[in-house]
Amino acid sequence: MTAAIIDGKAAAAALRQRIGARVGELAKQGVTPGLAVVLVGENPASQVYVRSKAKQTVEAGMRSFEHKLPADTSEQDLLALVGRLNADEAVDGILVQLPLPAQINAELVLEAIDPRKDVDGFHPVNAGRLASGAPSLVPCTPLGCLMLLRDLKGDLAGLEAVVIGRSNIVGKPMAALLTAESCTVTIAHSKTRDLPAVCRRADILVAAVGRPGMVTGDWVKPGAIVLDVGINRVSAPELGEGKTRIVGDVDFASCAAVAGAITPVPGGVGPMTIACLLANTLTAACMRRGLPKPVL
Ligand SMILES: NC(=O)C1=CN([C@@H]2O[C@H](COP(=O)(O)OP(=O)(O)OC[C@H]3O[C@@H](n4cnc5c(N)ncnc54)[C@H](OP(=O)(O)O)[C@@H]3O)[C@@H](O)[C@H]2O)C=CC1
Ligand SMILES: Nc1nc(=O)c2c([nH]1)NC[C@@H]1CN(c3ccc(C(=O)N[C@@H](CCC(=O)O)C(=O)O)cc3)C=[N+]21
Repeated sequence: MTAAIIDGKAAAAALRQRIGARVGELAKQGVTPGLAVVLVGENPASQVYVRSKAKQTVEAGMRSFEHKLPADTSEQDLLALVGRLNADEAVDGILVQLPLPAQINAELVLEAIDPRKDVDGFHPVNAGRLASGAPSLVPCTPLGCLMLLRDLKGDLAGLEAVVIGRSNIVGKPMAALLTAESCTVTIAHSKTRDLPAVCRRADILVAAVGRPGMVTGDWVKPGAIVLDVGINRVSAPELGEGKTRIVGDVDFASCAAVAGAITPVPGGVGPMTIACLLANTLTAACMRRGLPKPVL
């Protein structure tokens, strides 16, 4: 079998189009959603993401507020900024780019964000709501994965899902969403015994590990859907001296020969993450004003 390649870039563009249309309707009611992105330090990869978030926010008709702070910013100063953004009526969504420098306790900062403006869905209130099945702001990467799965498959009830990775930002919320879709969910991690055998049970296999090319074709059940969340920068001497490229956690060639459908890296889950950030900003803007949650 040769897998269908899931075009995350196209799906994200289509989602942004729908968001833009809804933002246009809100504008007639005098509402313009606003997203504040906070970047501490000069991590070059983070700078690229923050720039593309800001650009796409504006293209969707929303307001973008960028806050760039020096790498030696104190925890207290960052908490003060979050406090001001919480109080700012023009700001509907707040994203503090991770990772944060060592002198700052990230947990404390994420908990300081007003849960109604928590467009990353990382606040414990939103994590708790997701776990209990209550309406919440859902982390962007798992939300993007779920949208791709629904596009592909419609009803997911009864399917076997295996999520490799148990982080609070990807693995755990992904498993919670798949559970809510009535999948039978297994969460695998670094202590899992015989990971290849666990993965071979999966109709839906999500890799969120951070290890380039770890999942190989012999781990994949024929016809399965493989979602590759991994973003790993590796050296690429074939592109020239000192060049790098990004690869996923999935060995694309061997897995595509077995899977039914597979996301590439780049162009798979990554673009959906950013589009879902815009979707969450729109959702937050509506919910905060007592307007119905947009159906995107
Ligand atoms: N596409 C996108 O939009 C996004 C991509 N990412 C990417 O996704 C990947 C995962 O991110 P994140 O969840 O933050 O990473 P974390 O490092 O927080 O979590 C990694 C998880 O993988 C598990 N793991 C590590 N090694 C193995 C192994 N050998 N076998 C099985 N499991 C293993 C860890 O297990 P344990 O808990 O036991 O340590 C952990 O649960 C990264 O490549 C990251 O860059 C992240 C966010 C967004
Ligand atoms: N508070 C916070 N929220 C996040 O959501 C968050 C974060 N911090 N820190 C870093 C990770 C990583 N992340 C990505 C988003 C988009 C792509 C993406 O669009 N990737 C493109 C291209 C990437 C490239 O070419 O470099 C692709 O996969 O096609 C990747 C990774 C969000 N994260």
